[in-house]
Amino acid sequence: MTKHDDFLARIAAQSERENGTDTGGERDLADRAALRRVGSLSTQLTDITEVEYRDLQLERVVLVGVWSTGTAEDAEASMTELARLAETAGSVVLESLSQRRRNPDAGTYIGSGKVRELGEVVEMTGADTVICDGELSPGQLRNLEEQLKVKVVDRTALILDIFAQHAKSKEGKAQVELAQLNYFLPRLRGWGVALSRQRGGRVASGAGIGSRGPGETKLEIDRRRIHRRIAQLKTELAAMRQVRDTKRSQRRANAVPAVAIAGYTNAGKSSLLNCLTEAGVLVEDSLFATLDPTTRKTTTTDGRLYTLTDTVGFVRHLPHQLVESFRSTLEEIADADLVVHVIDGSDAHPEDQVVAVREVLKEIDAAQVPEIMVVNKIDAADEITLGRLRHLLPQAVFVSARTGEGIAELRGVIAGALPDPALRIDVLVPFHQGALVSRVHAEGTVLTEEHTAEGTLLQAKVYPALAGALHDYRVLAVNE
Ligand SMILES: Nc1nc2c(ncn2[C@@H]2O[C@H](COP(=O)(O)OP(=O)(O)OP(=O)(O)O)[C@@H](O)[C@H]2O)c(=O)[nH]1
Ligand SMILES: [Mg+2]
Repeated sequence: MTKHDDFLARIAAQSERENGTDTGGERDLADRAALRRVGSLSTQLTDITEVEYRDLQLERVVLVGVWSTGTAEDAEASMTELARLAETAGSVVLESLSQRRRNPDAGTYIGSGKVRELGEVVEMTGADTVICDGELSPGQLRNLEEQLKVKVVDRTALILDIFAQHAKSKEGKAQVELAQLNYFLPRLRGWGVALSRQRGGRVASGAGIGSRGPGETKLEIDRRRIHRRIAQLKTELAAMRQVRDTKRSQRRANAVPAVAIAGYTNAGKSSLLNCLTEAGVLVEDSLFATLDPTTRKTTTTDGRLYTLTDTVGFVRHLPHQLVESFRSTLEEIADADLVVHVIDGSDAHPEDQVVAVREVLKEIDAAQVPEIMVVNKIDAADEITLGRLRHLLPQAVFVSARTGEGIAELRGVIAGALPDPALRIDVLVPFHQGALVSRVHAEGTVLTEEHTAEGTLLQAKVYPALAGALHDYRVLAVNE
């Protein structure tokens, strides 16, 4: 069973199980799969029967891009990243082509002459898939496929596929599925064509939207099924979001400052979290290794508690469907007191990554959160790039999560940038309230401690919640 079939089967099974309505489910799927495989009939039948869930079993791929702005080097960097993404998704890149054009062709993305050339490359290399560097319209994808006779996917579908492969938690999986469905919905093959053809006759004869029944095409059934699944996923995500919100507001109530680690994918965000907190989070030389945020408590060198959250990485043109569905996860960043923006110093163009990350931060309303720039991987970076970055980002901290260089300095910079809501208290805690003394030690900073006949005399800095609990035991400080 291909991933495509599997994906459809999952949706069908789910909607039937949960809604108790059979829309032709299994039989439908089998029919569709059968039709898909009758190669000689496919041109005739595709536009009304084939659902365009992309089967992204990408094996042997040819990449193609349109280079419309920027330098040749930028264009090359973009194609290199596309290759990296393709490999992360599990494919072998056979060839990479790009065309210089003012704008992508409205019909075929690259120019029609280039399509022929690309066709030759596909044939020569024996590729089974072409990946385009952009988000293509359903029409562009279909035209290219018809002319090239191989599967054509765009960058957005590729990134969605990587996310689908990497999603682990229930929330992550639901978020990715929602993004995929929103991407696929307008790309149900032949959607426009099939409907207008079918509706044409009926509208002309006085019927219209809402009056279709028995003549309904499979495509519409698929579409309804997807809509239902989207609604269901949204409900599930809303419930999970509540849990996340509650956790976050608990942290807020305890006035523990929150720091979010954000940055380009593979910049070393998880490595930094591990380095700063011994979190043991998965670190991988792979794009989008982290999808689920991990939060760990840690303390500054002067003993103040704060949380550090590792988040999903960003990429140039992060598909908006993903930004939308990952919104609750990304709110961890927008809601933080401080963003640690990690930059991969060993990348050829870290500046471009910074621009891409800032764009996403803006999109998720996190642009106003105070930010510390951290250039990571200085052990592997070349001096020229580092020099450029030092000049460009004079405030940045330069570190290596691998060697530990600069980490102590980073801790200091984080500590300095954290809000300090702690209150100075002077209390005399009776012995029977020993638990409160323990809490001051655990949650606050003890300045002086003295055991007297009446209890423990403490001078300390604590967060407001604990200060409230100690309210009854306040004493006037000698020097006040
Ligand atoms: N040389 C070097 N490699 C590093 C350093 N920090 C991280 N890496 C490597 O960079 C790769 C990515 O690290 P991660 O910590 O997984 O990066 P990430 O930003 O969490 O990546 P995603 O979760 O995929 O977005 C891994 O192979 C790490 O070993 C560093 O300071 N120096
Ligand atoms: Mg990570």
